[in-house]
This record gives sequence, C-alpha cells and structure tokens, in this order.
Amino acid sequence: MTSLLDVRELHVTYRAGHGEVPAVRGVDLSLDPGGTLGLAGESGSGKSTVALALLRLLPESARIGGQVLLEGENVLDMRWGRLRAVRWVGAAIVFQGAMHSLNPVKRIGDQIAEPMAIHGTVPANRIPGRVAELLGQVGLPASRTRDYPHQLSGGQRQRVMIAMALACEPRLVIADEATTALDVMIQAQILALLKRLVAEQGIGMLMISHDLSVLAATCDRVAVMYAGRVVEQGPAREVVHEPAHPYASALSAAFPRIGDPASRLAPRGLPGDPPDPADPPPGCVFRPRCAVAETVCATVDPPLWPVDPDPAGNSARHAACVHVGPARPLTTARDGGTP
Ligand SMILES: Nc1ncnc2c1ncn2[C@@H]1O[C@H](COP(=O)(O)OP(=O)(O)OP(=O)(O)O)[C@@H](O)[C@H]1O
Repeated sequence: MTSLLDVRELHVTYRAGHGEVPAVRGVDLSLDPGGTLGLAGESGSGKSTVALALLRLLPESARIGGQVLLEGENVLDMRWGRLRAVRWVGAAIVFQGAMHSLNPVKRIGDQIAEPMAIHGTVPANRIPGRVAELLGQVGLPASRTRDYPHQLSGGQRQRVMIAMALACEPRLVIADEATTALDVMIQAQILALLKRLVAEQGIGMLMISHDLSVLAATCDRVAVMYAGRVVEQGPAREVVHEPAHPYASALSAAFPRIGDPASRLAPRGLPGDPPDPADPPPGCVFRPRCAVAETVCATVDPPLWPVDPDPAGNSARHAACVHVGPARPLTTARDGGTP
C-alpha cells in the first residue's frame, strides 16, 4: 500500500538576521491512508515548520531539503500549478486561531465555498447545498451560513475552519494546534469531532500539539520532536503512557490528562530551556535537561533505535536515546555507528 504521506530526511533551515536557524534536522514520518499521526513537542521544536513544509507554505527565508511524498508524489518537486491543485484537495491545513485565519468581512458560507469554487470540486449550483452539509457535519446549523466570523464563538469559528478544510474532500488534513486556544470542554468537543470525521471519511490526519494528552486522545501513532528532530515515535498509547525517551517522558508528565479534573490547571512545564537551534550542544541535544544523562551522552548523538524489538529486530516504536539502543554504542551514530 502506498503511504498517504512519507516524509524522508526533511531538513528546513531559516535564514535569519543573525545567521541560520536549522529548525528541522532530518525528520522521517509516515502516515497510512485513514491513519492519524500526532506530532508533539515544546514550542520551538519545529512542529509548525514541518506542517508548513508539507505544503510548501514556508516563508522565502526557508531552505528545504529531503522529500515530502504525498501519495507517492514529491511535494518539494511540484511545479506551482500542481502545488496549487494539491492544496485543499490533496491536503488541507487547519491552523490555530481561526479569528485570524478567517476573513472578518466575508460571510462564513462564502468562505467555506471558496476552495470548492476555486478548485472546481463541486459544480457551482451544488455549492450552497454542500456548504450546508459541511456546516451540519461540524455541528453548526445551516442558518449560520450568512453570519460573519465575529458573530461566532471561538469554538464555532474553529468548526468553520474544519468545514473549510474538509470542503474539497482532501485525503490528508493537517491540524496545527487546532484546539489550543479553546477552553477544555470545547477542545474536547472539537477533538471528538475531528476524530469522528476522519474515521467516517477515511481521511488521514496529522495532528500537531505541544500537549501529548491531546494526541493520546485523538491519534493512533505519535512522534515527539525535540530541537528539530524526532526523538520517539510509535503507537500513541505507548509513547504517551510508557515513553522510552526521557524527553517524551518529561513532556508526558508536564501535561495533565484530558478529562482529568486537574486538566483545568496550567501545565507545569518542563524544567530548563530547549537549546538554541543555531548552536545545539554536542552529543545528545537533550542531555543538558536530561535527568538520566551519562557521560556517553555528551559524545553520542543517538539515532532512532527500536524499542523492545522482536527477535527479528522489528519494532513499532523507536526512540533516540542511548538507554534504549543496543548495549552501548561507542561511536557517534551519525558519524558512522550503526543502530
Ligand atoms: N520565519 C522564521 N525565521 C527564522 N526562524 C524561525 C522562523 N519560524 C520559526 N523559526 C524558528 O524555527 C524553530 C522552530 O519553530 P516552529 O515554529 O516550527 O516550532 P513549533 O514547535 O511549531 O513551535 P510553536 O508551537 O511555538 O509554533 C524555532 O527556533 C523558531 O524560532
């Protein structure tokens, strides 16, 4: 089966006034049709840069390398015409903060209709009916079609963004912190809605959040990013509830579970700060904040090793930590050591 999305060795570097910022450093991700993959990590770990790179929405200051295969076709090699055709239809993005993404002077029905009109996915005379249907799918009455964004609550506006993203029936939806700005109850409703819609319509979803509990509630698989790299990935339940990488473990402990009364409390946050992406420490980049770091971690930058591999060496889960890999790698893996 061809993957819906196959990201291989993705690198993104921003040119900034003070030099270069390597925001994404060799990320591999894979998503099957209809699957749900969560991408977690603290602010600045590179999640949004990955999301934007998938549809080449990065600013001009960004240099991208690697491959982004969407249904086998490399997005990074597409001509502009092909890329425009793929956006909304092949893959659509729902961003955080619908108030800023929606046009304040345009009725929401017209905004939901726009991608369908531009891409010609629905005949013009059927668009109003499809808008009403999409509003129904996201739990809004068709009567709201003539409303302007300011007449809707934050949660309702986010539902409109989801309706827009679904309008052209994309095979992939990328939800970047799509529920972060909402209160806990509305957040849970929108997550349940997204989960139901992707399951019913067989859409693949890449969901980005700094909050692992959000991803645990929504996704089959989770990848955790730290300083531009994936440090652990595997089945959501295992990565979130029995993390193998010390960073995934710290991130998991930092957020109360969804549905837990304590979830109304502010997250505790992780001690210490992420490294300066322009000047990461040698060895494992998480070492300065790691509670279980050893001397070897100052020199070894571990690749993703299988966690609990079967006798054939296969594993559904991988983590980039010397405590996970075979006995003790003696060379810097990226300098030639083998996992
Ligand atoms: N346009 C830009 N120019 C220069 N550096 C940038 C730019 N956008 C992001 N960065 C830097 O790239 C790194 C990754 O940022 P990114 O926004 O992808 O992380 P994130 O995990 O999505 O964080 P957040 O949740 O805060 O958006 C950070 O160090 C950030 O400062």
